[in-house]
Amino acid sequence: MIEVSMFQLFVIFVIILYIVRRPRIGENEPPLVPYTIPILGHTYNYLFNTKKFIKECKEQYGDCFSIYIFGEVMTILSRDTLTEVFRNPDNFDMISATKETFPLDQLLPYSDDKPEFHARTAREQVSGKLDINIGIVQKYLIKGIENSIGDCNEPKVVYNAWNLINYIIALPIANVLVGEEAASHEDLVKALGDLAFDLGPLLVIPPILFFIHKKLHEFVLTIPFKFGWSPVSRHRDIVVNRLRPVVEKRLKERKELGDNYKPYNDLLDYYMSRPNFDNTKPNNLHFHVDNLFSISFAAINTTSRAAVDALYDMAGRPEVLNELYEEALAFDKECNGSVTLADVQNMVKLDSLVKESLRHAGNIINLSHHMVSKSYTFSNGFTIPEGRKISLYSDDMLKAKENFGDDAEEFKPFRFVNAKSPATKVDRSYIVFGGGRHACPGRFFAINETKLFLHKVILNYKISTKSGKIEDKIFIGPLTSPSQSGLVFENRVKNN
Ligand code: HEM
Repeated sequence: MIEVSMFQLFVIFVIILYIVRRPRIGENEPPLVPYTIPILGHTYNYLFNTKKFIKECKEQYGDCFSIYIFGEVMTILSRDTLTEVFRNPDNFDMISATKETFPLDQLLPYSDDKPEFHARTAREQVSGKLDINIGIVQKYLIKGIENSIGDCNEPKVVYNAWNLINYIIALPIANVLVGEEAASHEDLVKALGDLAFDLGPLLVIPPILFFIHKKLHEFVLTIPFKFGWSPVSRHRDIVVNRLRPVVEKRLKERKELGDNYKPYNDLLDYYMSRPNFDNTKPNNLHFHVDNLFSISFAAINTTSRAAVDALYDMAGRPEVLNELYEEALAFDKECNGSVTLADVQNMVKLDSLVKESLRHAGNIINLSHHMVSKSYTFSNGFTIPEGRKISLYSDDMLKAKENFGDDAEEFKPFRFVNAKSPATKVDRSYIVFGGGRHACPGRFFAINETKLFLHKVILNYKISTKSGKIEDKIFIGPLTSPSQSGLVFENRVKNN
């Protein structure tokens, strides 16, 4: 009898894998960058040497090329080909590409509302109501700063600043989403704020099981869900429990007041006015809470990231902070401590700093999409087949000399002061909020909350890095995370 050792089995498995997963490139496709190690392809360089590797690929193969990672071909797009993705939303789908590594529908199983619903909600109910809600945002930013940073008579050093800032940013957002009564509960604010931190790691787990089969990654990731555990369940329980009494109270008010009921300006009240709101149905509140989670996931972590990056960018540059302090003081004097939305929008130096900071977020490649038509031919003549995953070489686009000048690579905090190009403005090259039909609908809220947060912090504290240097971000594969080096807060009033 022939005996087969484990090693022989492994070799047979690898050979089959090699044959099955071999990249097949059709005619007229963007060039596939050559690689030496079969099966692994460019995976190592993609994960551990992204910046240099992708830059060299672009120099050699142009704006549009393919690499072979995790057992599949991925086409990397920059400049004109990147712009085409935003201009042709019917051909490129981000949701399906995201779901491969991040099973959002299984994490939020109660809601079957479509992404368009959340986009409209963010645009109309969150960004669209910012002028009404700016007072709430201001009130809770001040409260969050007092509670979380507080008195820094003695310099206070914060190491994981993103966590701290995330709670401050989450507080006003929670108030805007569910109203002041429900958001008075700290556990609810934490549940909404921490959601993305708890789910975020799923997004950055390298999908090594893709080497065997695409579906295997999702299958393994979601095994715990099948046994009733998911990273969302704990958060959902907290939010449902806190919202239930508020919902019942509002339903009672609606019944008693009839046409005289004065709607609250929060998202919860909007959900309650939808025809599919029915508190008598089991799990109906769970349905709306999962919708709330979709918005919180998109809103909180992203905004706090913008805020903490900008803080580090200022902290490493004392001369910039001084200039921003002068601007902040002038606005503060004029409005006696209570700024309006127009004031926030008119803080041009702060706006420029935030925009420059977002431009330097440092993510090399992101916003993967699937090409979902039969085939797609770019204006440069290259064609990609149905199902091809594409990713955007964002860092290259955001540092394009044609759009930002010869010094595009430099961090120039006041680059946009006279450019009539606010941080919310999406254009061909400034793609931090995506572009086209799906451009981020929450960006007006995000930028204004970030600016208002920074305005209050700049007025209250001198901020510096513990090292006295400009701190670098941390690379996680092609993506970045804020620095975790010490950030020092010192009371301003006393030290000036
Ligand atoms: C600085 C903070 C933020 C950044 C950097 C950011 C970035 C982005 C990006 C890159 C996209 C994809 C756009 C595309 O596909 O072209 C997006 C989509 C989206 N964002 Fe934001 N976002 C931020 C804040 C917010 C906030 C505060 C909200 C909610 C109030 C929000 C809600 C959404 C929604 C609902 C979408 C999906 C839009 C669609 O598919 O049509 N975002 N965001």
